[in-house]
Amino acid sequence: MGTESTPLKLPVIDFTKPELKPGTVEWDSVKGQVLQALQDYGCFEALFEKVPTELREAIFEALEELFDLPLETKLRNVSKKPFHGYVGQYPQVPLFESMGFDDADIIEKVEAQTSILWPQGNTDFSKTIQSFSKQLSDLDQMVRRMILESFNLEKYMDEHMDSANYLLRVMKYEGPKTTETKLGLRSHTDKNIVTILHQNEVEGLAIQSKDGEWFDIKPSKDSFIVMIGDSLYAWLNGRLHSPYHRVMMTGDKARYSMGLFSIPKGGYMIKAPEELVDEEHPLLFKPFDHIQFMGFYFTEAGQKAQSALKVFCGVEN
Ligand SMILES: O=C(O)CCC(=O)C(=O)O
Ligand SMILES: [Fe+2]
Repeated sequence: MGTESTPLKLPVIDFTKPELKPGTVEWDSVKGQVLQALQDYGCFEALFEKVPTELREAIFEALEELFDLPLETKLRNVSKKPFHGYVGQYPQVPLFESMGFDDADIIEKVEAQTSILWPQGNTDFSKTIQSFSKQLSDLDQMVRRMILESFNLEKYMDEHMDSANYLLRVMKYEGPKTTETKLGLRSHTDKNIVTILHQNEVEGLAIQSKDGEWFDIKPSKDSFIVMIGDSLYAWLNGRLHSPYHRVMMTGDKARYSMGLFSIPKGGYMIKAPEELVDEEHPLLFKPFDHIQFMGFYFTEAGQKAQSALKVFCGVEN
């Protein structure tokens, strides 16, 4: 795997206008930019002020507090779902640690998980995780609404919006303290619907373009990276791109990042709408349940596959 990559300026899309509501001229203009960026790159940089500066500062403090806990404490946060509880100490990616919060927009759920880490409770921590997730979920919903409108899929809007839960996964990548670049997180596509990433000032995220070139992403301190995952790629019968991405680390400083992941609920069948299947666009994937797909992804065959989605439910065309 090569480590060279070049800077690419992802499209920057402005979601800060107060009049950004469905049906307005502003909405349609942003919608057009969103569609173009997701077709070209599968991701873009979003300016979104609904998460205020104080909350952004608070979340990075919360992350430091969390990852500074003793390892035994962090290990108490186990989850039945792979990659949802504490992940770390992996020999293949020794710099990486992460912790997931299921239903991160719901305070009771966050509090229940927080109390595993801090048995006496930690109200500030829970509130920070929950309000950050809740505010950012508005951006996820705007983007998904714009995508459905762009493909004239309004009749599926309620079903689609109700089909997802939110996971907030927070991450720390230790600085490798060497001159060479070290792998922080290996190349993958996200398996969920939409991912929204935010990070501190330490860079490291790289995205692969459709023609296979790796690009370093240098988001501004206030922006968010919005990215398509495989579930949405499959549901849209391949209309939008879900990009490979990875994290490469250099230097001494730790990189803190977080992702808000909209994830299809278990039992919900992801099936491309008939409007998106025709002679020119034959069905790419058989209907599937996300939990079952994740079950496959974490098997040896799933981890080895170049595209776990294709192996799991791809249609031979
Ligand atoms: O840390 C990042 O910026 C990327 C993390 C990521 O790709 C993931 O959690 O799926
Ligand atoms: Fe990812």
